[in-house]
Amino acid sequence: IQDGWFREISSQWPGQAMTLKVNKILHVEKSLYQDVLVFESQTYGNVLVLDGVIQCTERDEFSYQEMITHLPMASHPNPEKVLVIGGGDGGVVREALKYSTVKEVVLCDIDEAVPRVSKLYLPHMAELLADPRVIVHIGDGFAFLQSHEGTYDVIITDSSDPVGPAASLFQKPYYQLLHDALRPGGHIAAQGECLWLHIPLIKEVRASAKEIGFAQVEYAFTTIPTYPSGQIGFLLASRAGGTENNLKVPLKGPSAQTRYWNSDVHRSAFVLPEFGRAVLEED
Ligand SMILES: NCCCCCc1nc2ccccc2[nH]1
Repeated sequence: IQDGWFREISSQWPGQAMTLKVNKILHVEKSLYQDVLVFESQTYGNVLVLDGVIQCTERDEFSYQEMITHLPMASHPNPEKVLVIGGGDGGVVREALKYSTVKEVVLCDIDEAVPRVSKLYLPHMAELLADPRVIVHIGDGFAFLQSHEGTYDVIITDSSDPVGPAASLFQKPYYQLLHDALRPGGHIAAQGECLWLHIPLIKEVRASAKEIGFAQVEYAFTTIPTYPSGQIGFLLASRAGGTENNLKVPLKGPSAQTRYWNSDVHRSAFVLPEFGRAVLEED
Protein backbone atom coordinates (compact mmCIF):
# COMPACT_ATOMS: atom_id res chain seq x y z
CA ILE A 1 0.00 0.00 0.00
CA GLN A 2 1.53 3.27 -1.14
CA ASP A 3 0.31 6.81 -0.54
CA GLY A 4 -3.02 5.37 0.62
CA TRP A 5 -3.64 3.18 -2.46
CA PHE A 6 -3.63 -0.64 -2.75
CA ARG A 7 -2.32 -1.82 -6.13
CA GLU A 8 -2.99 -5.35 -7.36
CA ILE A 9 0.30 -6.03 -9.13
CA SER A 10 0.82 -9.62 -10.29
CA SER A 11 2.85 -11.50 -12.91
CA GLN A 12 -0.49 -13.09 -13.91
CA TRP A 13 -1.63 -9.78 -15.49
CA PRO A 14 1.57 -8.01 -16.54
CA GLY A 15 1.52 -4.26 -17.11
CA GLN A 16 -1.87 -3.67 -15.50
CA ALA A 17 -3.08 -3.25 -11.92
CA MET A 18 -6.40 -2.50 -10.28
CA THR A 19 -5.92 0.25 -7.69
CA LEU A 20 -8.23 0.92 -4.74
CA LYS A 21 -8.08 3.83 -2.28
CA VAL A 22 -7.49 2.57 1.28
CA ASN A 23 -9.29 4.16 4.26
CA LYS A 24 -7.95 1.79 6.91
CA ILE A 25 -6.00 -1.46 7.18
CA LEU A 26 -8.12 -3.88 9.22
CA HIS A 27 -6.08 -7.12 9.32
CA VAL A 28 -2.65 -8.42 8.28
CA GLU A 29 -1.66 -12.05 8.85
CA LYS A 30 0.56 -14.77 7.41
CA SER A 31 -1.56 -17.92 7.59
CA LEU A 32 -0.22 -21.45 7.08
CA TYR A 33 -0.90 -21.08 3.34
CA GLN A 34 -0.98 -17.43 2.28
CA ASP A 35 -0.63 -13.77 3.21
CA VAL A 36 -4.02 -12.43 4.37
CA LEU A 37 -4.87 -8.70 4.16
CA VAL A 38 -8.20 -6.99 4.81
CA PHE A 39 -8.64 -3.25 4.33
CA GLU A 40 -11.56 -0.84 4.33
CA SER A 41 -11.62 0.81 0.92
CA GLN A 42 -13.02 4.26 0.17
CA THR A 43 -15.65 3.09 -2.33
CA TYR A 44 -15.81 -0.75 -2.38
CA GLY A 45 -16.39 -1.60 1.28
CA ASN A 46 -14.09 -4.10 2.98
CA VAL A 47 -11.66 -5.91 0.67
CA LEU A 48 -10.10 -9.37 1.20
CA VAL A 49 -6.65 -9.85 -0.38
CA LEU A 50 -4.77 -13.19 -0.46
CA ASP A 51 -1.11 -13.19 -1.55
CA GLY A 52 -1.57 -9.68 -2.97
CA VAL A 53 -4.59 -10.63 -5.12
CA ILE A 54 -8.10 -9.21 -4.56
CA GLN A 55 -10.46 -12.10 -3.66
CA CYS A 56 -13.60 -10.14 -2.96
CA THR A 57 -14.96 -6.71 -2.06
CA GLU A 58 -18.24 -6.03 -0.27
CA ARG A 59 -19.51 -3.83 -3.10
CA ASP A 60 -19.22 -6.20 -6.09
CA GLU A 61 -18.82 -9.73 -4.64
CA PHE A 62 -22.47 -10.53 -5.40
CA SER A 63 -21.72 -10.72 -9.15
CA TYR A 64 -19.16 -13.52 -8.77
CA GLN A 65 -20.86 -15.31 -5.83
CA GLU A 66 -24.28 -15.39 -7.49
CA MET A 67 -23.06 -16.46 -10.94
CA ILE A 68 -20.67 -19.21 -9.79
CA THR A 69 -23.52 -20.64 -7.67
CA HIS A 70 -26.70 -20.11 -9.71
CA LEU A 71 -25.29 -21.20 -13.10
CA PRO A 72 -24.82 -24.81 -11.87
CA MET A 73 -27.71 -24.82 -9.38
CA ALA A 74 -30.55 -23.15 -11.31
CA SER A 75 -29.92 -25.58 -14.20
CA HIS A 76 -30.05 -28.66 -11.92
CA PRO A 77 -33.52 -30.22 -11.43
CA ASN A 78 -33.10 -31.12 -7.76
CA PRO A 79 -29.90 -29.96 -6.00
CA GLU A 80 -29.91 -31.47 -2.48
CA LYS A 81 -26.26 -32.01 -1.56
CA VAL A 82 -23.77 -29.24 -2.40
CA LEU A 83 -20.00 -29.16 -1.89
CA VAL A 84 -17.95 -25.95 -2.01
CA ILE A 85 -14.17 -26.30 -2.38
CA GLY A 86 -12.46 -23.06 -1.29
CA GLY A 87 -14.81 -20.14 -0.87
CA GLY A 88 -14.06 -19.79 2.83
CA ASP A 89 -15.58 -16.33 2.71
CA GLY A 90 -19.02 -17.96 2.70
CA GLY A 91 -20.52 -16.11 -0.29
CA VAL A 92 -21.22 -19.28 -2.30
CA VAL A 93 -22.73 -20.96 0.78
CA ARG A 94 -25.05 -17.95 1.21
CA GLU A 95 -26.26 -18.30 -2.39
CA ALA A 96 -26.60 -22.11 -2.30
CA LEU A 97 -28.89 -21.90 0.75
CA LYS A 98 -31.40 -19.93 -1.35
CA TYR A 99 -32.65 -23.27 -2.79
CA SER A 100 -35.43 -25.02 -0.84
CA THR A 101 -34.22 -28.39 -2.19
CA VAL A 102 -30.80 -28.03 -0.51
CA LYS A 103 -30.40 -30.33 2.49
CA GLU A 104 -26.67 -29.93 3.11
CA VAL A 105 -23.85 -27.61 2.05
CA VAL A 106 -20.32 -28.72 2.89
CA LEU A 107 -17.58 -26.10 2.69
CA CYS A 108 -14.03 -27.47 2.39
CA ASP A 109 -11.33 -24.78 2.58
CA ILE A 110 -7.66 -25.56 3.19
CA ASP A 111 -7.04 -22.39 5.22
CA GLU A 112 -8.87 -21.82 8.50
CA ALA A 113 -7.80 -18.16 8.37
CA VAL A 114 -10.23 -17.39 5.50
CA PRO A 115 -13.52 -18.23 7.29
CA ARG A 116 -12.16 -16.79 10.55
CA VAL A 117 -11.20 -13.45 8.96
CA SER A 118 -14.35 -13.36 6.78
CA LYS A 119 -16.61 -13.70 9.85
CA LEU A 120 -14.84 -10.69 11.38
CA TYR A 121 -14.70 -8.36 8.37
CA LEU A 122 -17.11 -9.70 5.72
CA PRO A 123 -20.23 -10.42 7.83
CA HIS A 124 -22.69 -10.36 4.90
CA MET A 125 -20.72 -13.12 3.20
CA ALA A 126 -19.81 -15.31 6.20
CA GLU A 127 -22.99 -15.08 8.28
CA LEU A 128 -24.66 -18.20 6.85
CA LEU A 129 -21.63 -20.38 7.63
CA ALA A 130 -23.45 -20.80 10.97
CA ASP A 131 -26.62 -22.16 9.29
CA PRO A 132 -27.57 -25.68 10.55
CA ARG A 133 -27.46 -27.04 6.98
CA VAL A 134 -23.78 -26.03 6.65
CA ILE A 135 -20.75 -28.16 7.57
CA VAL A 136 -17.37 -26.39 7.51
CA HIS A 137 -14.42 -28.75 6.93
CA ILE A 138 -10.89 -27.35 7.06
CA GLY A 139 -8.69 -29.44 4.78
CA ASP A 140 -7.45 -30.20 1.28
CA GLY A 141 -10.19 -30.49 -1.34
CA PHE A 142 -8.29 -33.30 -3.11
CA ALA A 143 -8.40 -35.58 -0.07
CA PHE A 144 -12.00 -34.68 0.65
CA LEU A 145 -13.15 -35.53 -2.89
CA GLN A 146 -11.29 -38.87 -2.84
CA SER A 147 -13.34 -39.98 0.16
CA HIS A 148 -16.70 -38.80 -1.21
CA GLU A 149 -17.35 -40.59 -4.51
CA GLY A 150 -20.79 -40.31 -6.10
CA THR A 151 -22.06 -38.03 -3.33
CA TYR A 152 -22.89 -34.52 -4.54
CA ASP A 153 -25.45 -32.97 -6.88
CA VAL A 154 -23.40 -29.78 -7.28
CA ILE A 155 -19.70 -29.10 -6.55
CA ILE A 156 -18.45 -25.51 -6.76
CA THR A 157 -14.71 -24.78 -6.77
CA ASP A 158 -14.40 -21.22 -5.54
CA SER A 159 -10.64 -20.98 -5.78
CA SER A 160 -8.09 -18.21 -5.90
CA ASP A 161 -5.80 -18.07 -8.95
CA PRO A 162 -3.56 -20.92 -10.19
CA VAL A 163 -0.50 -19.32 -8.55
CA GLY A 164 -0.12 -20.55 -4.96
CA PRO A 165 -2.27 -22.98 -2.96
CA ALA A 166 -4.94 -23.27 -5.68
CA ALA A 167 -2.60 -24.29 -8.55
CA SER A 168 -3.62 -27.97 -8.44
CA LEU A 169 -7.31 -27.07 -8.72
CA PHE A 170 -6.79 -26.13 -12.37
CA GLN A 171 -5.32 -29.48 -13.45
CA LYS A 172 -6.78 -32.67 -14.93
CA PRO A 173 -6.43 -34.97 -11.85
CA TYR A 174 -8.60 -32.57 -9.90
CA TYR A 175 -11.33 -32.62 -12.56
CA GLN A 176 -11.30 -36.43 -12.50
CA LEU A 177 -11.95 -36.27 -8.75
CA LEU A 178 -14.75 -33.75 -9.28
CA HIS A 179 -16.37 -36.01 -11.88
CA ASP A 180 -16.23 -39.06 -9.61
CA ALA A 181 -17.58 -37.18 -6.56
CA LEU A 182 -20.75 -36.19 -8.46
CA ARG A 183 -24.00 -38.13 -8.45
CA PRO A 184 -25.24 -38.99 -11.99
CA GLY A 185 -26.51 -35.79 -13.62
CA GLY A 186 -24.50 -33.68 -11.19
CA HIS A 187 -23.08 -30.24 -12.07
CA ILE A 188 -19.72 -28.58 -11.34
CA ALA A 189 -18.70 -24.94 -11.55
CA ALA A 190 -15.19 -23.61 -11.03
CA GLN A 191 -13.55 -20.19 -10.95
CA GLY A 192 -12.43 -20.19 -14.57
CA GLU A 193 -10.33 -17.04 -14.98
CA CYS A 194 -10.68 -14.32 -17.60
CA LEU A 195 -10.99 -14.26 -21.43
CA TRP A 196 -8.81 -11.14 -21.62
CA LEU A 197 -5.96 -12.79 -19.70
CA HIS A 198 -6.17 -16.60 -19.62
CA ILE A 199 -7.52 -18.09 -22.88
CA PRO A 200 -4.76 -20.76 -23.13
CA LEU A 201 -5.45 -21.89 -19.55
CA ILE A 202 -9.23 -21.93 -20.12
CA LYS A 203 -8.76 -23.98 -23.32
CA GLU A 204 -6.58 -26.48 -21.44
CA VAL A 205 -9.00 -26.95 -18.54
CA ARG A 206 -11.92 -27.28 -20.94
CA ALA A 207 -10.05 -29.95 -22.95
CA SER A 208 -9.20 -31.87 -19.74
CA ALA A 209 -12.84 -31.87 -18.67
CA LYS A 210 -13.91 -33.16 -22.09
CA GLU A 211 -11.26 -35.95 -22.00
CA ILE A 212 -12.53 -37.04 -18.59
CA GLY A 213 -15.96 -37.58 -20.10
CA PHE A 214 -18.19 -34.89 -18.66
CA ALA A 215 -21.39 -34.89 -20.73
CA GLN A 216 -21.39 -31.12 -21.18
CA VAL A 217 -18.48 -28.64 -20.75
CA GLU A 218 -19.11 -24.89 -21.00
CA TYR A 219 -17.46 -21.56 -20.19
CA ALA A 220 -19.51 -18.59 -19.02
CA PHE A 221 -18.51 -15.22 -17.59
CA THR A 222 -19.67 -12.25 -15.54
CA THR A 223 -18.67 -8.61 -15.17
CA ILE A 224 -17.02 -7.60 -11.90
CA PRO A 225 -15.14 -4.27 -11.55
CA THR A 226 -12.48 -5.36 -9.03
CA TYR A 227 -11.20 -8.52 -10.74
CA PRO A 228 -8.44 -8.08 -13.34
CA SER A 229 -9.85 -6.74 -16.66
CA GLY A 230 -13.24 -6.32 -15.04
CA GLN A 231 -14.60 -9.78 -15.67
CA ILE A 232 -14.14 -13.40 -14.63
CA GLY A 233 -15.39 -16.68 -16.01
CA PHE A 234 -16.53 -20.09 -14.87
CA LEU A 235 -15.88 -23.59 -16.15
CA LEU A 236 -19.17 -25.48 -15.99
CA ALA A 237 -19.70 -29.18 -16.62
CA SER A 238 -22.27 -31.90 -16.06
CA ARG A 239 -21.92 -35.64 -15.38
CA ALA A 240 -23.92 -37.99 -17.61
CA GLY A 241 -26.61 -40.29 -16.27
CA GLY A 242 -29.11 -37.75 -14.98
CA THR A 243 -32.06 -36.24 -16.79
CA GLU A 244 -29.49 -34.67 -19.19
CA ASN A 245 -30.34 -31.13 -18.08
CA ASN A 246 -28.72 -28.30 -20.06
CA LEU A 247 -26.36 -26.04 -18.07
CA LYS A 248 -27.45 -23.09 -20.23
CA VAL A 249 -31.11 -23.44 -19.29
CA PRO A 250 -32.29 -22.16 -15.88
CA LEU A 251 -34.96 -24.61 -14.67
CA LYS A 252 -35.68 -23.36 -11.15
CA GLY A 253 -33.93 -20.29 -9.77
CA PRO A 254 -33.21 -19.37 -6.15
CA SER A 255 -36.21 -18.59 -3.91
CA ALA A 256 -34.55 -15.49 -2.43
CA GLN A 257 -33.65 -12.23 -4.17
CA THR A 258 -30.51 -11.92 -6.29
CA ARG A 259 -28.81 -8.72 -7.47
CA TYR A 260 -26.96 -9.98 -10.53
CA TRP A 261 -28.28 -13.38 -11.64
CA ASN A 262 -31.61 -13.76 -13.44
CA SER A 263 -32.74 -16.22 -16.11
CA ASP A 264 -31.80 -13.93 -19.03
CA VAL A 265 -28.38 -13.19 -17.49
CA HIS A 266 -28.00 -16.96 -17.00
CA ARG A 267 -28.53 -17.67 -20.70
CA SER A 268 -26.44 -14.74 -21.95
CA ALA A 269 -23.45 -15.57 -19.71
CA PHE A 270 -22.56 -18.40 -22.12
CA VAL A 271 -22.49 -16.12 -25.19
CA LEU A 272 -18.81 -15.37 -25.83
CA PRO A 273 -17.19 -12.51 -27.78
CA GLU A 274 -15.70 -13.79 -31.04
CA PHE A 275 -12.04 -13.69 -29.84
CA GLY A 276 -13.05 -16.14 -27.09
CA ARG A 277 -15.53 -18.31 -28.98
CA ALA A 278 -13.12 -18.83 -31.92
CA VAL A 279 -10.46 -20.34 -29.63
CA LEU A 280 -12.57 -22.08 -27.01
CA GLU A 281 -15.19 -23.64 -29.24
CA GLU A 282 -12.94 -24.97 -31.98
CA ASP A 283 -12.46 -28.71 -31.31
N1 LIG B 1 -7.92 -12.81 -9.68
C1 LIG B 1 -9.27 -13.35 -9.51
C2 LIG B 1 -9.42 -14.02 -8.16
C3 LIG B 1 -10.78 -14.71 -8.02
C4 LIG B 1 -10.95 -15.18 -6.60
C5 LIG B 1 -12.30 -15.82 -6.35
C6 LIG B 1 -12.36 -16.12 -4.87
N2 LIG B 1 -12.62 -15.22 -3.93
C7 LIG B 1 -12.46 -15.84 -2.73
C8 LIG B 1 -12.55 -15.37 -1.41
C9 LIG B 1 -12.28 -16.24 -0.36
C10 LIG B 1 -11.94 -17.54 -0.61
C11 LIG B 1 -11.86 -18.01 -1.91
C12 LIG B 1 -12.11 -17.14 -2.99
N3 LIG B 1 -12.07 -17.28 -4.33
